[in-house]
Amino acid sequence: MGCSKWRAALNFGLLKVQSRLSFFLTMILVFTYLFYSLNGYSDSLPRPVFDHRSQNGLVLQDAHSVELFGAYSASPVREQLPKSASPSSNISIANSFGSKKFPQAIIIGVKKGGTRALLEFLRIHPDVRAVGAEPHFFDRFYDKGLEWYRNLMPRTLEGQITMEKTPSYFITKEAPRRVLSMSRHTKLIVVVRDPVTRAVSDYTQTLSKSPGLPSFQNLAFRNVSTGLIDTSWSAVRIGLYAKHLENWLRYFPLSHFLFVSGERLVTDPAGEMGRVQDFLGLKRVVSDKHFYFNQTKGFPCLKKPEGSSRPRCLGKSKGRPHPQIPSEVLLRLRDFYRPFNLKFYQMTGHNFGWN
Ligand SMILES: Nc1ncnc2c1ncn2[C@@H]1O[C@H](COP(=O)(O)OS(=O)(=O)O)[C@@H](OP(=O)(O)O)[C@H]1O
Repeated sequence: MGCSKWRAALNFGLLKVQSRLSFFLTMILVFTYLFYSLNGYSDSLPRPVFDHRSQNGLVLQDAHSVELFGAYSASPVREQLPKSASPSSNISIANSFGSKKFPQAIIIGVKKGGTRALLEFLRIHPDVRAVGAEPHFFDRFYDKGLEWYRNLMPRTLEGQITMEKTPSYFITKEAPRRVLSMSRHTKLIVVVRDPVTRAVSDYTQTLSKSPGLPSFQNLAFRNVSTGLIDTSWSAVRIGLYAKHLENWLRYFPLSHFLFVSGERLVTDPAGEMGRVQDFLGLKRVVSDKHFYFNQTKGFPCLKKPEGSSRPRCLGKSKGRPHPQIPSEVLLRLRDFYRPFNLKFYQMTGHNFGWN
């Protein structure tokens, strides 16, 4: 009897201890949950998300790749970072490689001379880093200031050359003075091409954008019957190379210039690239082995352009067929340019053989 009383008392005590224990355990759980929730550590609670990639991690495709790949999209194409790369670490790594410098060499002209081909050929060189798009700093955006310009430049390591190309600099009156005030050591490259074919190329480009454009001869002549040339038409005016060069020579000595033949850049790209690399003080890395002649395009193309392992030609806007221009119009224009060409040959000490 006494024994069963003891057993009942013991059972009752155990029950009490059990219920207290479970009460305490529940309380610990509740407090732990509340503690983490209030401190914002709970993964189960929704949190605001700020995606750094939308600010810093997206890579914009620049205009040069559009020209190079021949595809055009009105809005910039965005490429996502690889999933494995943490956006913030990518930024700091990218920032720690090299520094942004003003270009030591600029391709200043001429429009439709072959400036894009030259820049893309140069970009294969490991010691050349260049802006893809045309910055137009010394003609259109000068009021944005030199720091804005420098910021457009890619980062370079010790020994690498920074470059850009904007063909309209050659015909911009203020450009030489402005370039000089950035650095009097700037090397200047001018790709020149027969001014008559250059004018037709220029016209072809405008025609592709405005199909209703008057005929070439209507624009080229002030008076068709007298054959008076309209020098106010930019397609004609750009070809007066001697006149534009005179303006540049007021600020820079001739030794700062390299004149690249637009014709030879097509027929002998490696030869012309040899001259360019020497002028820039670069090792002759870009050579015959980098080019092949694409029969369909009718132009030399790159076996391995910068950032790609596949052969590439320039885009459709480079090397497009020209409209047929009456031969007497071309002859008249050739006569018009002759004295300017001869003057240009004298000034540069180089006969480009356009006559
Ligand atoms: N390798 C290669 N591939 C394609 N095109 C080549 C090449 N080398 C030189 N060219 C000639 O470059 C001409 C265009 O010149 P630019 O690049 O200076 O034009 S632009 O001023 O930047 O619009 C372009 O003029 P068009 O033929 O009238 O289209 C070409 O003749």
